[in-house]
Amino acid sequence: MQTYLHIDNVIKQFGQFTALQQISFSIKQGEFVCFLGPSGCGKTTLLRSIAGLEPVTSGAIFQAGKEITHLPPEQRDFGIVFQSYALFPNLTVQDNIAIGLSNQGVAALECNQLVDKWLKMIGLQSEAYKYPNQLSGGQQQRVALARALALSPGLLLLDEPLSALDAKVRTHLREEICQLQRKLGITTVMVTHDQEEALAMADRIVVMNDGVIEQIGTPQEIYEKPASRFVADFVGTMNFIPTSMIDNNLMRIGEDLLSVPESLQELAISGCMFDLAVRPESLYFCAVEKANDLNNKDNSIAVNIESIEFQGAYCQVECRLWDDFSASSIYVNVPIREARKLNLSLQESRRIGFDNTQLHAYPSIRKAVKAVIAA
Ligand SMILES: Nc1ncnc2c1ncn2[C@@H]1O[C@H](COP(=O)(O)OP(=O)(O)OP(=O)(O)O)[C@@H](O)[C@H]1O
Repeated sequence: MQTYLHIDNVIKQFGQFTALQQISFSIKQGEFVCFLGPSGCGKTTLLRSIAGLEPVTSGAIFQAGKEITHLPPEQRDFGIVFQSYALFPNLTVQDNIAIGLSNQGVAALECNQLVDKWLKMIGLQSEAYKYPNQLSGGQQQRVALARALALSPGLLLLDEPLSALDAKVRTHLREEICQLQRKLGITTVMVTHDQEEALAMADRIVVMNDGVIEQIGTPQEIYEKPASRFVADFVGTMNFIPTSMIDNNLMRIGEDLLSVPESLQELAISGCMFDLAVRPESLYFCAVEKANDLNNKDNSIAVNIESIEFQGAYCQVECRLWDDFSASSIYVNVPIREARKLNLSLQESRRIGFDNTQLHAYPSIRKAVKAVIAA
């Protein structure tokens, strides 16, 4: 598919502070892309730069093959929705949707037809004569969405549109936005700090940290192949287990020796210390009779169970390395049916094994922390 939006080496400085450092990427026609990152990482600044609401310090932005870097917002082709809805409080729902159209000189009859079409699209026909303060948060955000889309822009910009809504409305509206986006085929960029939202909604996610892009990929790529420790930690839950290489074939976790899985062979330098990163759903409890197997045929590690949290479809079991109580917790997600069979109990010693295909390794940060403390 064709590139619709291209960001080329964009830098944004506020005085001495660099909010965006040489940002480059492209978005394809019809794609739904999320900018995801912690507070202050620069995602809103990037969205505002695309809208022309924030002039960039250097670099260029192209939309539909045309350079728009220095165009004022009113000459750019986008619709925008903010977290705060930003509806006109003194206008009814239908007038809020109509105002952009009449300002653009759309004739009254066509304007009414378009307003009707959008009211239907967002399911608020019976609310047409209400004022914003007579609507729920979710309804107001749907009006804001209709207003942004009524002018048929080429690009839809969504700045944390779901953040102000409660959990249930949020999940519902996120499905509605996705359906609408697919139906219209409109290229969409959404800013969010909510990783679950980004994973559920986006075709591709741009993960940002401190003004730089850490990774761009599909939700599955970001989740399964995090390009950096930051991404691994920020998206989903990840266990980081201190590990050291003994030789080409053996690695040590706590007091347990394990064979080195194929995916970590390139790290097999003796003495090398790293953190083995593994998601809670890629760990499992070994059968109880193997708990004292000194040969460790299961390639597993001994842990102590610290807490068991019921989560509905699964149990989240918090463990600690059996012989290293200073190590951080290791979380294991156990599907509920399996949990019933395992009969786990608190303070019990068990062994946990890994799904070897879902392992990652990142440089250990423990050493650095120790060095800082020592200094
Ligand atoms: N007008 C401004 N003047 C000075 N610094 C600014 C300005 N706008 C943003 N910044 C700084 O730029 C950095 C990025 O801000 P930005 O709002 O883009 O972050 P964000 O990732 O969207 O965070 P949040 O989720 O909290 O909105 C922050 O450190 C912020 O303090």
